[in-house]
Amino acid sequence: MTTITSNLELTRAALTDDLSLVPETQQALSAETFTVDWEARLDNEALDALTGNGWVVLDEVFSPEALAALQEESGFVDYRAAALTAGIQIKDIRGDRIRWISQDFFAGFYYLSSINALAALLNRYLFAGIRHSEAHYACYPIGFGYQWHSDNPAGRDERVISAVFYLNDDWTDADGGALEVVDNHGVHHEVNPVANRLVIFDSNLRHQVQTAHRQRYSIATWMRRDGLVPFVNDTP
Ligand SMILES: O=C(O)CCC(=O)C(=O)O
Ligand SMILES: [Fe+2]
Repeated sequence: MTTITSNLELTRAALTDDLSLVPETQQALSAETFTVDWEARLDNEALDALTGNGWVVLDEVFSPEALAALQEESGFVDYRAAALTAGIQIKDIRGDRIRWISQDFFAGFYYLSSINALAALLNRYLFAGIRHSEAHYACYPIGFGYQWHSDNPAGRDERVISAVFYLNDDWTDADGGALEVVDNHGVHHEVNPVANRLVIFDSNLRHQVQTAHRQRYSIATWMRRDGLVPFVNDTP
């Protein structure tokens, strides 16, 4: 069992240079913890789904340690503990929260590095032209979703590929909050936001998040063709 530390403690730790304040579970993290054999995961079938249908779902993406660290950092674990111990209304604990991932994050930053390795592969395989990735932790409170949209506002095309990583243990249909995607052929799909699942899709596809009946945690990620800093290293 991975030791769970409080999210607040972790956030404070992320802002300090004093390693003694950084929880040991986070100190032990390294980029290696987040290594994914993207080449194996993006086999021909997955690539065909992405290019043909416009989207693909990958399950059991990261190691259990990496997943736990991301859950910890997102506050998912915190929320569970708070709901169990204090019996406080969940919506009173957190509102709609978004936190952009920067170098100040431990797990999130390694996650983004791994996503950049995926982006480099998409550049090689699909000439995707990705130069930069961005991601934020997101938390949908009970009763909230996200209406139909594409990730590129009208007239824009900087976002090439969207990828949403989910952090929710034990999510069931009754919890709502499915991601609904309309694929390249006009077919609707519903995907539950279950832990360790990564949904990768063309940023121009229309999608929505159905109303969540349970607090819903994710990392919304975009691979972009612009970027002041070419973040993606294209050399294999
Ligand atoms: O969390 C999801 O399933 C999708 C989120 C989304 O569409 C977005 O943030 O643009
Ligand atoms: Fe979206």
